[in-house]
Amino acid sequence: MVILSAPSGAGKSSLAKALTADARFAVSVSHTTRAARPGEQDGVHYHFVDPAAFERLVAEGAFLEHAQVFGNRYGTTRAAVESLLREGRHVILDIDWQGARRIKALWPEALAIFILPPSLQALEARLRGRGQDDEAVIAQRMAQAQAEIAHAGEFDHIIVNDEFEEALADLKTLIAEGRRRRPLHYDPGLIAPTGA
Ligand SMILES: Nc1ncnc2c1ncn2[C@@H]1O[C@H](COP(=O)(O)OP(=O)(O)OP(=O)(O)O)[C@@H](O)[C@H]1O
Ligand SMILES: Nc1nc2c(ncn2[C@@H]2O[C@H](COP(=O)(O)O)[C@@H](O)[C@H]2O)c(=O)[nH]1
Repeated sequence: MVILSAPSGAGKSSLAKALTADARFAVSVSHTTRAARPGEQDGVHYHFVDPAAFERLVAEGAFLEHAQVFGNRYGTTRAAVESLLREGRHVILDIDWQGARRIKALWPEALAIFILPPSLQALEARLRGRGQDDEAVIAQRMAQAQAEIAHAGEFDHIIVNDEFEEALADLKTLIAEGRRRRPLHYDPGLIAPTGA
């Protein structure tokens, strides 16, 4: 279990995707109430649901963790993680610091890594360069960035994603070292039921 968190635009999704070039790794597909961006596919990038459906899943205890981020709700279902574990894959969670804190409480063995941008200017340039969010969304995410970065110290490791290939190499090294210390194999039965 590898948790990747970062302020929006720092590059965690790009790093997570690059890791999945190794078929042993897979990114858990979260549920969200956010609208799909152009090119995003339901069931691939997220399970896109309306607020009522999300609330039903909360009530059913379907989520290992869920949080409100940038005015939308996001959550990791037990089913999403279990299906990957059953396939024998190493699970990557691309989640915010609130979710990371919850998953670490459930699985202290999970490797939690915080991705930092080289600067706030670079972060803003990346959000704009991605070309998928309007000005209001970019302003909201930049306004939250420093508050999110304040949680970086809660993570096992911090990687600065300046040169992408270097950051990816650092990430692979940390995962390999983590695996030597603690194999990334978990019994799905260990997943504790939780509604929060
Ligand atoms: N090292 C890098 N140098 C320059 N651009 C980068 C680097 N890493 C990622 N990017 C670019 O920055 C943009 C944001 O990356 P990405 O979508 O992976 O961020 P994110 O942290 O997952 O954001 P979000 O939390 O909003 O999903 C993308 O256009 C990506 O191609
Ligand atoms: N706590 C959780 N946070 C999640 C989950 N899925 C994504 N996220 C985080 O939300 C923000 C915004 O994502 P975006 O796709 O709208 O840019 C980002 O920090 C993600 O890591 C989740 O299941 N739980």
